[in-house]
Amino acid sequence: MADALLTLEGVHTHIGPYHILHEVSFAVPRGGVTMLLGRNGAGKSTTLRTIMGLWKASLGTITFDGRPIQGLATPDIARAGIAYVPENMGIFADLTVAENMRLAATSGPFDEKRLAWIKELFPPIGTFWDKAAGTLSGGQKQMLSVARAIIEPRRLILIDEPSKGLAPAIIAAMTAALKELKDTDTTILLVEQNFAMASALGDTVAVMDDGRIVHAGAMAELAADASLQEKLMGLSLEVHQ
Ligand SMILES: Nc1ncnc2c1ncn2[C@@H]1O[C@H](COP(=O)(O)OP(=O)(O)OP(=O)(O)O)[C@@H](O)[C@H]1O
Repeated sequence: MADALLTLEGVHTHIGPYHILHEVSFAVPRGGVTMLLGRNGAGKSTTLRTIMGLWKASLGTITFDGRPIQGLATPDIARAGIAYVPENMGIFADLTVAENMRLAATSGPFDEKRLAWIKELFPPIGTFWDKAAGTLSGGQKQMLSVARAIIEPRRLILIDEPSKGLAPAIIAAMTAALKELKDTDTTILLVEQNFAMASALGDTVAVMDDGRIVHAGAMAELAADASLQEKLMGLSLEVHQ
């Protein structure tokens, strides 16, 4: 696809003896938000981990900005411009918010203007700057994990279920922040079960089931088609609101 920033073609992933991803192919268009949907255990997290090189693709090609990355080590994939917010958020509970942010800024001191923008995007980052990250609420930790991923400009951000376990008001705040991030030219690949968030943010969507891509297209089309949702995911996405 000409305007794709990331493309997976025929990707297979094995975890030990288990064959988890089967011929996964989809494209993430430049500058938009691509949703990766599917039931629990469908293979969404494994797909993100395979893109980051945390699991090695046993077959297939992953192309980022025209360059194959499937054989690279994770730090090299990160350096190429991909950030990853894992489901467990990957923050250091014993360190302060400031220290967590400092560790994420790998190329040197903070860009103060960018940090000010992030504090506007996620106010708890500024409010709890000197507090241990472990004392934050679930929503604040999730904000910190996304803030760490964007402290330096990245071309692509992979985010695994940022709404998981959060109250509706916090989900709305997270959705608004990701929308603003999207407006800054950052391409996002987002694993999400919350339909309000998926339909508010998604431009394109890929749906997985049993380690395979079972649907790819426009998010608005899937959002408007309850019977397609039912067919693809076994239940209407609306129940996840
Ligand atoms: N470390 C592992 N060892 C063995 N099997 C694994 C491992 N990690 C994931 N799997 C299996 O791979 C399949 C896909 O899991 P994955 O976590 O990618 O799904 P998911 O779509 O992200 O679901 P969820 O939303 O529940 O995290 C599942 O059957 C899971 O049991």
